[in-house]
Amino acid sequence: MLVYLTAECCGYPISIFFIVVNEFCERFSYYGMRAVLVLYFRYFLLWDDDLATSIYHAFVALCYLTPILGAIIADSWLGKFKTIIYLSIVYAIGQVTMAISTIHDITDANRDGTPDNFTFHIALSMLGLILIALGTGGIKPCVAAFGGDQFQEHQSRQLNTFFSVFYLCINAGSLLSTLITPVLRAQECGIHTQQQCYPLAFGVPAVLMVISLVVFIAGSGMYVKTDPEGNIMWSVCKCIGFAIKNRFRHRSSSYPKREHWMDWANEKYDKLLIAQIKMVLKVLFLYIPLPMFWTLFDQKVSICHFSGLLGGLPDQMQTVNPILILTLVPIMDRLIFPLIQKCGLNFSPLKRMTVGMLFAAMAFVSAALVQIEIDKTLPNFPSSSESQLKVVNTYSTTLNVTISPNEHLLIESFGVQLHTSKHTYSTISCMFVNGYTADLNITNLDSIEPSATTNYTLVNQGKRDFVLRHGEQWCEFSRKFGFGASYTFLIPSTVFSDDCESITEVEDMKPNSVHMALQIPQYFLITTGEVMFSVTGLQFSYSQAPKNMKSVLQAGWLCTNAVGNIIVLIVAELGKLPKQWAEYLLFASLLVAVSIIFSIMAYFYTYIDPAEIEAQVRKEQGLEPEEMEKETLEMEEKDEDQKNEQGVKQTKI
Ligand SMILES: NCC(=O)N[C@@H](CCC(N)=O)C(=O)O
Repeated sequence: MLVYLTAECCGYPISIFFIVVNEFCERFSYYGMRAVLVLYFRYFLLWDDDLATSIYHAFVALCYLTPILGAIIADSWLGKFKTIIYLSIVYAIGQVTMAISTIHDITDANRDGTPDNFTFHIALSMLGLILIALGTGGIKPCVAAFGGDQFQEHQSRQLNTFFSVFYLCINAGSLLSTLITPVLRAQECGIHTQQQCYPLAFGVPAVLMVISLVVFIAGSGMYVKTDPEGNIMWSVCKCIGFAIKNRFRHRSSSYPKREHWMDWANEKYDKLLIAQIKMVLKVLFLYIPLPMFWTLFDQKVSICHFSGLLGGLPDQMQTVNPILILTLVPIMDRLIFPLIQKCGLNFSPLKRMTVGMLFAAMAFVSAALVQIEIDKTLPNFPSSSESQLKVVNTYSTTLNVTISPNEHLLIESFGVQLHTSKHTYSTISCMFVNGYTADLNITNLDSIEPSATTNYTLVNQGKRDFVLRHGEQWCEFSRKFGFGASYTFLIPSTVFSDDCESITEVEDMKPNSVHMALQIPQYFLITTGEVMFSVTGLQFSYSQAPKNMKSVLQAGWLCTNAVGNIIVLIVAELGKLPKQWAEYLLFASLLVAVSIIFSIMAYFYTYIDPAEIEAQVRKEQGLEPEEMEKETLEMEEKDEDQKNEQGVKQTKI
């Protein structure tokens, strides 16, 4: 028996340290750039909201599709080590390109603070984003699988812990960068004019990507590197194609059935390759329902939209997820899972993933319940067959208004009757009605003519000061605004003689009265779901893959995320249900249905040890133990030469 003893610390290969630090820096780079990307689209490139979010989601989907490319390169051509290095270089170039594209001074010839040639900035940033997607997606399946490759057979417990630590590093990187890069963007910088500092916000992630690459290369001498066994993906495609063709050729019932449709490739292809393809296809089949989890997960940002009531910004809410991950992963690993095991329950990986999906569904039910509470505080909006009318009385006495022969409204002096204005619930809006006899100027608003109104204007939550001016006359007043509320201010003709005292405030829409604590359960539920689903999925994809297709299966796993994102895009295009809570319940029900289907599929899945199956097939192929030993010895010599070159401590037992 041959065992390699690589340099270890507390039972873990030391090389793992370089891999997790590399992952931390890379995720810092990725999430840091993502945290300011939509802001860059909206406020630098001046794109509208729809275009900015569509391009953003398309970019995220691309980042989770490119893993297929990375896996093919790694498993069929360069091997994981070289693929990570080359694609990290592409990634770093992409980040630098992106950072350069945000320097407004490059095209700001007239020095007015805005770029003069948007085409240049758009083209450069799109090039940067494509390179980033290629890099981040390309290395993603390789890094996780490469980390797994560092462990020996006797380190299976440590291998499982590695995937949890790996996930912790992802989220530590994401947490720090999501906190830091928006702050960097808020700084002012520039050569000719001082503007929001996008170059710094994108530049720091670029530097982190370079550090990530340097750290990975620094560990070079310590890694266990497996070379690809030829163009495996091409062989897999040819083998599957042949099996399908051969099955079709022998479709008549006179031909005896075969146990598996891939067995129709037996005539031409190696039994080992067929066995390996069967293992991969079995897992990929199991992944079919999984994108639904990511569809809900990636929509959690939309749940956050009413997070305004937390008094925080949606951007900052993005940090709740990594914070909870950093707390929940150790709790699950050290407490919950061992406890379940102690109770004699077999909480197998696929069961964990099913429970994870149910947690995510519960998060959406919780979001629906909170939404119902919020809806109760909203005014009744007119249906499609109704309309609403708002009448403002700026006259000095009560007026009687007849709308139709039988309907009368009594409107007090400076009172408002009936109102409709639908607006985003996490914002505050206000409108002014000028009852003064001349034009008025109000802080931050255009001037208003007599008897005219301003449009509803969004203002920030909290106490706000307003100054009203007409020529030399002015008065100042403050109001406290609650989130989700809407106000109309009626300005009487006496406004300057009584120091703004007579301004009447009408609350068109009540402030949000739903307590912020009601949101905590949904964050907790969705992140618990993520820990059970995603960390387990990562481990499962590694453990069930044959040695030469580890990256491919990791890519398959990541693709479930890409498809989930594409579904989000489609759902956004198809439109929404009239009631937000109904939409949340619909998604929750869909995920419950999908988890039931998945649990049935999982029930029929038999966990395998790919190495054992491969050894068995080799044996059946007639590779006698001596021959296998010879083959192993040859491999051993080859590996030993390679490791001696790398200076890795290696012992044969
Ligand atoms: N909390 C988000 C997170 O950890 N995301 C992972 C993606 C996991 C996956 N399978 O898609 C990340 O690597 O960014």
